[in-house]
Amino acid sequence: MSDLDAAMLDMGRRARAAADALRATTPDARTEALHRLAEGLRAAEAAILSANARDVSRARDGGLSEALIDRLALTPARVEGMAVAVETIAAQPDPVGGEMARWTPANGLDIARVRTPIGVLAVIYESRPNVTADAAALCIRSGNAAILRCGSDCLDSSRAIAAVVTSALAEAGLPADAVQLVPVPDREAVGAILSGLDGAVDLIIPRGGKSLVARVQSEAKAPVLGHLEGLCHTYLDGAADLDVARRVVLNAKMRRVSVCGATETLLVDRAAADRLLPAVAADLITAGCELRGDPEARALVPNMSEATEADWTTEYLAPILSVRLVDGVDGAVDHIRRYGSGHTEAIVTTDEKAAERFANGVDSAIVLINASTQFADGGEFGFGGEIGISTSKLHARGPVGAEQLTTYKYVVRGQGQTRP
Ligand SMILES: NC(=O)C1=CN([C@@H]2O[C@H](COP(=O)(O)OP(=O)(O)OC[C@H]3O[C@@H](n4cnc5c(N)ncnc54)[C@H](OP(=O)(O)O)[C@@H]3O)[C@@H](O)[C@H]2O)C=CC1
Ligand SMILES: N[C@@H](CCC(=O)OP(=O)(O)O)C(=O)O
Repeated sequence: MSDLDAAMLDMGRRARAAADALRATTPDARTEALHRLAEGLRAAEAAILSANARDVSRARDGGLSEALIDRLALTPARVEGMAVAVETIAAQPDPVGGEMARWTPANGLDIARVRTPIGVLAVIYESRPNVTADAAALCIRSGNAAILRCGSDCLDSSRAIAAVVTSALAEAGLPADAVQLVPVPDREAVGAILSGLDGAVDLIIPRGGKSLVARVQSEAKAPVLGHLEGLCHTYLDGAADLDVARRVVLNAKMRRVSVCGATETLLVDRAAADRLLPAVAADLITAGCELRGDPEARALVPNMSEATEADWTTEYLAPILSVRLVDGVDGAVDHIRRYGSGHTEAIVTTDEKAAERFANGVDSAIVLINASTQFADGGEFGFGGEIGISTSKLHARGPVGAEQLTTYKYVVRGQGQTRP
């Protein structure tokens, strides 16, 4: 066994012990840890920014694209944003022990379904340092122990943030091993996590693109809650309001092109394409977006290049948008079923029936009506932060906050009943 495998197994054992210890902690202690974490992030701003500067400089030297540098880079405002997210999570109701339902069947037993932590969560995520703080905070709020494996480009920043997490846990009297960061960039550690660390990992949460997906699918030995690529669509229905369509599409594509909730394909109802597409396309082109369309779309917008089959399956994470004309809601739903990744889709329409048909027909984690796909975000949903956007069908879908990181058990109270 390699030294790294042995270290990972030890991390798993310590995480399991911490998860057991966390079950005995109070909501107040967890809230206290979150407040200490928020204060600690502010106090450690200089150390976090200087670690981040090292990460950014290494990433630039290694040729990382500017969109990915934007994800990686921290500023004083972004550190403050992390602290505020942790405070928002601290202010949320603690989900652990919450009663989801309670009833008494004919046998007279008092049955309660009660929220419990899942146990040990292993989160593998991209080089975005705020995820280290968000994931740590959500795991603390939900009483789970966490093993965090950040993207290799943000290791220095994440180490600085994880040091603050460890201190906050200790100051609040919680086990310091409740949140552990894998301290090395080797991908061998990802393999170890996927092996389940000798049964220590209850749930693997992979957050990333195709290469990670492929590895998780072939190697994972513990349950997986996938937070995978966002091939998101916006559909302009024949009954769309033009002003709303222009605002929503521009934001869905261009607000931040590198996030998983960015729209990658625009679908337009053939019946109204000549009314809608030229102005929507002009806004995008002015904002610096490259358009790739099918022949009918290109006939309406001269400076649009030709889309190939590969464009319908590509998550650009860049200022590029594929455009296709479809036959109404049914055509849009067919396209999304065939090419979507189950993340987020939007319809723009003034026709409530069309909106309802779209919402029922599309089976993605999030369906928006007359709003931008970029709202796919735990903070925007009021969760304070997010582990990510679950693209799995079980056990949680869409933005995953503290409540979604719990499972449940039944607590059954009797008065000496025996079963006949
Ligand atoms: N649904 C959601 O919530 C989210 C989805 N995403 C998706 O993530 C993708 C973009 O992120 P990107 O930075 O490219 O993510 P990557 O998939 O490249 O990286 C994510 C993490 O997976 C690791 N990883 C990737 N491939 C492998 C492999 N073969 N073996 C072991 N570890 C691996 C990376 O490690 P290393 O650093 O060593 O490469 C990193 O820790 C997009 O598809 C986006 O939609 C992003 C954020 C949230
Ligand atoms: N949902 C959040 C983050 C999305 C996300 O994680 O994107 P990214 O890590 O940049 O691919 C947001 O929209 O800011």
